[in-house]
Amino acid sequence: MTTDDTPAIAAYGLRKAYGHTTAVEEVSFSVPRGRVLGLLGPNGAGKTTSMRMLLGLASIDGGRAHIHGRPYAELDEPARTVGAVLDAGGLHPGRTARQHLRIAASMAGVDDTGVQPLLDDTGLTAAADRPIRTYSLGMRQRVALATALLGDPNVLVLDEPANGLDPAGTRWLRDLVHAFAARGGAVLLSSHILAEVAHVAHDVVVIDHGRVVGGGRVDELTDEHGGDLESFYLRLTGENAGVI
Ligand SMILES: Nc1ncnc2c1ncn2[C@@H]1O[C@H](COP(=O)(O)OP(=O)(O)OP(=O)(O)O)[C@@H](O)[C@H]1O
Repeated sequence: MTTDDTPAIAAYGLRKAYGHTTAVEEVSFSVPRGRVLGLLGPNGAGKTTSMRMLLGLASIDGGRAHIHGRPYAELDEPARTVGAVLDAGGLHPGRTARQHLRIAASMAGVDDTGVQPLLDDTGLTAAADRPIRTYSLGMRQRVALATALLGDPNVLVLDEPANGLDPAGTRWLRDLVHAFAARGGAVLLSSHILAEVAHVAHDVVVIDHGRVVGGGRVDELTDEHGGDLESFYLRLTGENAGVI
């Protein structure tokens, strides 16, 4: 049953192994409506795997992953509930952004009248009828973000959404995420750019070697750690720096 207290996004003791590699072990976090949670951690820490489990894209070996109190697969209207950016490299290179968004709208069962406004909002209108193979990384990232927003979701799961964005794009993304949360949406985003996370997220969870090693409210953590998240983050993960 969903109550007002049910988190929009929740992981309860998530566990995932690939062969002998434990990717995620006992990972728990939650994101209430109206909040932005930053998922931090070194390369290979388990951030993407946790997000993939939330979105039903990776099987779960232990624990539970819920959106509004239910596994993703049990949502009534997943495309209208959750928008995700996982891999901007997964776009078809021969399609234009407009074609990509129209096809994504059709697959999600949503009206494609939203495509042009999204192209405008993401600054892609001038390039909308060029093949995606001619796009820069930041432009592909904008297409991925536009796709995530197509169904007017109330939950966003964004893996490295600022990757490749220029300063104007980063500002635009920050404003978008803030406005989304201010309307009651919940956002889970991963990033390696700690200063950006400090600007955009209300709370953070730090994962290392598949386990949660710390977290808290960004305003409290930055106050406690001399004004930025870096010393907090490095204290938790610094000794283990390097790819797992
Ligand atoms: N499909 C897969 N098959 C085998 N191992 C995998 C697979 N996906 C992830 N892993 C392993 O699981 C661990 C966690 O990877 P994951 O991609 O979740 O990390 P991450 O925190 O997102 O890293 P990054 O910051 O580099 O994107 C790593 O050891 C990785 O090699």
